[in-house]
Amino acid sequence: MASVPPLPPYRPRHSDAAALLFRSPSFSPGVSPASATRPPRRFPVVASARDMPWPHVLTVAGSDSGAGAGIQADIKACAALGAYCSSVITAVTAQNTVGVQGVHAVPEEFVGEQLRSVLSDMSVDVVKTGMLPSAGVVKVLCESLRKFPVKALVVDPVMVSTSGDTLSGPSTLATYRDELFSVADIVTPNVKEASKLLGDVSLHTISDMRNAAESIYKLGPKYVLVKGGDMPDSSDAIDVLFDGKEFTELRGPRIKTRNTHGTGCTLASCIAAELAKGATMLHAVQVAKKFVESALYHSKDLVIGNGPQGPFDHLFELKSPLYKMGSLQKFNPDNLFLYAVTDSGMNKKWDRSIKDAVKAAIEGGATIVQLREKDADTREFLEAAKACVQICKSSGVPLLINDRIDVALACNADGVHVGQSDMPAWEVRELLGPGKIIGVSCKTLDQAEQAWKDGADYIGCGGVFPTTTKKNNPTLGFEGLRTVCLASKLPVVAIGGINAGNAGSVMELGFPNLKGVAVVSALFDQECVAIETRNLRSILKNACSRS
Ligand SMILES: Cc1ncc(COP(=O)(O)OP(=O)(O)O)c(N)n1
Ligand SMILES: Cc1ncsc1CCOP(=O)(O)O
Ligand SMILES: [Mg+2]
Repeated sequence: MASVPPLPPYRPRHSDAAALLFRSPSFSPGVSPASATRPPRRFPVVASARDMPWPHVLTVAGSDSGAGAGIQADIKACAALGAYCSSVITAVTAQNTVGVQGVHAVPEEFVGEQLRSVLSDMSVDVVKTGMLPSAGVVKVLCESLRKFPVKALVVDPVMVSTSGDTLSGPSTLATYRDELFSVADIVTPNVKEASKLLGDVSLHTISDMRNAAESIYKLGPKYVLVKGGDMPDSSDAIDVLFDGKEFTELRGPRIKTRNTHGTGCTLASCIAAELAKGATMLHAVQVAKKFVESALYHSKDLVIGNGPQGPFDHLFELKSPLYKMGSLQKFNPDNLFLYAVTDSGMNKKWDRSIKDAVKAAIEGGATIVQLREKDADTREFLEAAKACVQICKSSGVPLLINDRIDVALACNADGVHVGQSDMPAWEVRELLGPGKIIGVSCKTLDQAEQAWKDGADYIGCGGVFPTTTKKNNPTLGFEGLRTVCLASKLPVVAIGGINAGNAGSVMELGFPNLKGVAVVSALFDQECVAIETRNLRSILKNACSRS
C-alpha cells in the first residue's frame, strides 16, 4: 500500500470571484468620479499569450437546474481551481434538492455539433464526462475524441443521481465499458456505480472496493478511483485508487452534512482541472479530494432548498461567519475626515485593549479607523481585529488594517493601508478584490500618480509635522502636502504630528483633495481617547466652517 502525505485543507483566495470580475475589461470599480476615468490596469505583457498553458477542461455532461451537480458543478469546480471550463450539454434535467423531476436529452447530432464547435477551436487539455444519457452520445463522444485528441480523459460514470434517480440506462452501460473506458485516463465510480458496472456485485468493505477497482481497470482505463463516500459504518471517507500495480487509499474525514449533492461531479472536475494544469494523477486526485472535503466542511450548514440533498458552495463565498456579514463598505472620501490610527505601544502604555481603544475612538466621533499594530502577535492581532470589525460595522465606521493583507483578509476588514515599502497597491487589489478600500502613503507626486494607477482609493500624506510615532519619517510640511494634494487624483488625508493645537490649521489650508487628518498619538497616547477624539472632531468642524 502506498502511503500518501496529507494535503492541507483547500482554501481559496478570499476574493477570487471578485478578482475575476475586476479583471474583466468592462468592469469599473466606479467608487468615485476619479475611479470612473481611471485607465485599465496594465498586466504584465506575455510574450506569446497563445503559447501560454491556459488550463482548459471541457465537461461533457448534463445540466442540473438546481446547479448543485452536473455542468454547473463542473464549471464552478474548475473555476475554483483556476482552470477554464467549456461545456457540452448532453441533457437538460429538471432537478432540485428533492430529486430529478425530468430529463430532456439533447439530440445526439447536436451533442456532436457542440463537441465539434469546442474541440475544433479551443485548446482543450482535458475532457471530463458526466451524464451521458445514451449509447449514441457515448459513441459520438468517442468519435470526436479520435478526431480531436486531448491530453487526458476523466470519466465519471454517472448513472444514478445522489437522490437515486436513473440518469443513464443499461444499454449505455455496455458502450461505456466497451468504448469509453479503454480511452479513459481515469474512471471515478462511487461504490454504487462500481457495483452496477460490474453486474450488481455487492461492495461493503475496502477489500471489495479494491477488487472492484481491479476489475474495472481490466476494462481499459489507466487509473480507477473507487469512491467510498457512500460506504456506511465508517467515520472516514475512504477512496481507493488503482493504477494497475499499486493500490493507494485516500482517507479523509466524513463530513456530516445534507449538502453532498454534486460531490462526484465536483471531484472528477477537480481531477480534470489539476490534470489540465499539469499535475500527476495521484496529486490531482489528492487535491480533488481535499477540495471536496473542504467545500463540504465549509458548506455543512448551508440551507438551499427544502429537500434532503442540498448543494454546496464551490467558491467558498456564500456562507460567512457573523463577523464577515455586511462587508463591501463602499468607500466614501468623507470618511477620511477624522482618521484614527491605533498604536500597540500606546495601548500597552495606557493598559487598553485594541478593542477598547477603537470603541472609544468611535464613541468620540472617528470617521475611519486603522489598526496599526506593529508589535502585536499575529494571532492576538487577528482576534482583536475580528472584534474591531464587529464594532466598526455596527457603527458604520470603516476599519482598515495597516500593512497586514493577511490579517485584513482573515478578519474581512474593509481594507488596508500600505506604504511605499509594503506590498504594492496593485498586488493588494488583486488579493482583496474591487470591493475593499486601499490607502497608500505618498510623499511625492509620482507616488500619488502610481497609487491612482494601481487602483488605490485614497492617499495618506505626511509627516506634515515632525512626529516621534514613526521613526525616520521625513517631514514634508505644508508645501509637501500641497504638492501631493494638487497632483493627486485621489482623496488625501494628512498625517504626522497632527494634534488639537494644529489640526485646524491643516484643515484651513483648503488644498484640493484634502479630506481630513489621520492621528495616532493625539488620540491614543492620551488618558481618555473618547474625549480627545470628540475635541479634535469639533476643532476640525470649526476649521471647515471657517475655510
Ligand atoms: C493614513 C495613513 N497614512 C500613512 C501611513 C503610513 O504608512 P506607511 O508609510 O506604510 O508606514 P507605517 O504606518 O506602516 O509605519 C499610515 N499608516 N496611515
Ligand atoms: C504612521 C505615520 N505615517 C506618517 S507619519 C505617521 C505617524 C503619525 O503619528 P502621530 O499622529 O502620532 O504623529
Ligand atoms: Mg506600512
